[in-house]
Amino acid sequence: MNKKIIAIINPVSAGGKTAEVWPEMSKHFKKEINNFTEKYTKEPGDAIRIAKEAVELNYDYLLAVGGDGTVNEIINGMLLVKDKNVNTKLVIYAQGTGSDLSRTLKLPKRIDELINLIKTGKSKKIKVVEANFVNSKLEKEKRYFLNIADCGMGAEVAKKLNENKKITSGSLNYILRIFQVLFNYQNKKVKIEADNKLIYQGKINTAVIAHGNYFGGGIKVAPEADLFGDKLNLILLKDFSRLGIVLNLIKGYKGKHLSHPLVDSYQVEELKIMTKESVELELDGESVGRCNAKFKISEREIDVLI
Ligand SMILES: Nc1ncnc2c1ncn2[C@@H]1O[C@H](COP(=O)(O)OP(=O)(O)OP(=O)(O)O)[C@@H](O)[C@H]1O
Repeated sequence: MNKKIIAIINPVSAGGKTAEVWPEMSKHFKKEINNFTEKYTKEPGDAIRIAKEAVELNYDYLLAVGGDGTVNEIINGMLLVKDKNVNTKLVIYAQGTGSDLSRTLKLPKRIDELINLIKTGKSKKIKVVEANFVNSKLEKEKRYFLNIADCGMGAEVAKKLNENKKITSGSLNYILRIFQVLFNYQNKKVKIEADNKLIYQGKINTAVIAHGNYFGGGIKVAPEADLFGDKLNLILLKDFSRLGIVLNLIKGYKGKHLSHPLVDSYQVEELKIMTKESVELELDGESVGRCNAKFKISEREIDVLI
């Protein structure tokens, strides 16, 4: 194959397992693809810089080797290139703790299948979601995401996961952290406007802003969200008690929670979450700052191999 491909590897993803397994995996790619370059990230934010450079150098494919956070940094780097039509296509090789975006996209887990996908070059464009919020340095920030953002308890869980070493490489990490956060968590008072109308005022456990379907390492929180569509699916987990969250968690993994009276689902074009309380915000599993925040589907797109 004569396409130019660069892999960006996050060695600390999946609790560090990626650093161990990638050297062996990389041999398969190098055997099948002549023009194959690889770059390891050295610190958070590195994938943003490497991805921007890869687009500027006209790589045909950018292979993300890591979890949702790595993919998030990569798309943000790709979109730093102002040209609306980025020619570099994104390939995702899920090696994360949760890897919820790949779960929505049903991407191949086997290397031979992924290499075949690269050879076919079959891709689909996904509009990214633009989030405007206040970051942890209390500065205004704009950042894109592909999969899901949330304000509230879900974001506190993401923060705990980001701050602490992963206990295992899989979804069990999320379950353990959910119980840890739930123990002390107080629901938050918010006001939510969607498409310029006030749609909710009151307490929430979590407000989920979904483009993809899964978060939290396999919770099908937004079964009706469409990653290829033009709408955001807002899922409000309202004033749930702690016990209520625990009892409905299994339903959540199956995507069967929408009929619960404390769950609302809205299809919207843009929305604004306002609060006087300190409410955590996460995008694609990355703890990035606080709500108040605004969200909308952007005109910018990422071409993803699928
Ligand atoms: N070399 C590095 N050293 C330390 N941190 C890094 C490095 N490269 C990237 N990071 C950070 O690692 C974090 C976790 O990455 P990522 O989300 O891809 O893995 P994960 O948490 O295991 O997967 P998931 O988000 O799917 O659960 C990100 O916040 C990213 O900024």
